[in-house]
Amino acid sequence: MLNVKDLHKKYPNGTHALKGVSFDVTPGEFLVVIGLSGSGKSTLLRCLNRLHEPSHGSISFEGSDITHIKGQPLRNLRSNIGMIFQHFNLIPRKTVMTNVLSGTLSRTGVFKSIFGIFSEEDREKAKRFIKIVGLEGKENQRADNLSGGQQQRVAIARALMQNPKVLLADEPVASLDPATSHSVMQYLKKVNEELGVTVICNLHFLSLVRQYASRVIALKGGKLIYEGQPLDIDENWFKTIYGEEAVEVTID
Ligand SMILES: Nc1ncnc2c1ncn2[C@@H]1O[C@H](COP(=O)(O)OP(=O)(O)OP(=O)(O)O)[C@@H](O)[C@H]1O
Repeated sequence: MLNVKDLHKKYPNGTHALKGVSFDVTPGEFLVVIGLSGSGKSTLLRCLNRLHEPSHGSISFEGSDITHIKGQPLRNLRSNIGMIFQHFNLIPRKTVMTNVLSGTLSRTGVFKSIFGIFSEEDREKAKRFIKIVGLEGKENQRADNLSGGQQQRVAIARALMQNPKVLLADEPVASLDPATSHSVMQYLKKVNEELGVTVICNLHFLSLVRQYASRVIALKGGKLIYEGQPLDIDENWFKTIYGEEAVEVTID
């Protein structure tokens, strides 16, 4: 579904954030990307939906080269590959419903969305996704009145409005407490299993990785150093990925 070959990303300031990363993603996977802070995880995700343009190498999505696409092909790609972020990026003073409906923006157009002109079909669809993320009954609550975990679930529902085939989750639980982190991960897993959306997610805690990932890749200094099953990350691999001094912290 996604084929990444010899991917490099050099930022204008000279930072070489990705140094020849290659891997494939198959439909239906729950792929987790791990690695120390600064290893290139966010850069990698942002190259996949072309928020960043790679400096070298190639990315193909469903057989088409997307490495340098622009204009309409890029807009099509962005609706196929949705994204959620660590800080949710909701419109705080708007309701859950309006936030979720704003996920249709690229199809609806800015004018219609400013005036709240959404079709009945979009509203039904938004209700369905709000229900899938467990927020039924909260449609008319303001986003900034919700807990962090609930806000991230609104962000998931908003991303689903574009019917994405892939959902990128850039450290989706990094701002949340342990119990809430599990809840958000469970909803991501539900979206993966019940809707068949392929998930690619950056995570810091290995205990979450073991519980939710179907496959893991690890980055170190911009290079891919591990690709395999979460349960195969033993003590030795842990130290290789995170360094000799690292101690595993579990999240219950
Ligand atoms: N916009 C940018 N301009 C210049 N350098 C950047 C930019 N974004 C990231 N970097 C640098 O690229 C490297 C990789 O950063 P990236 O954010 O991809 O890592 P990460 O593994 O996601 O880290 P974290 O877990 O802290 O989010 C780091 O050295 C970072 O400082």
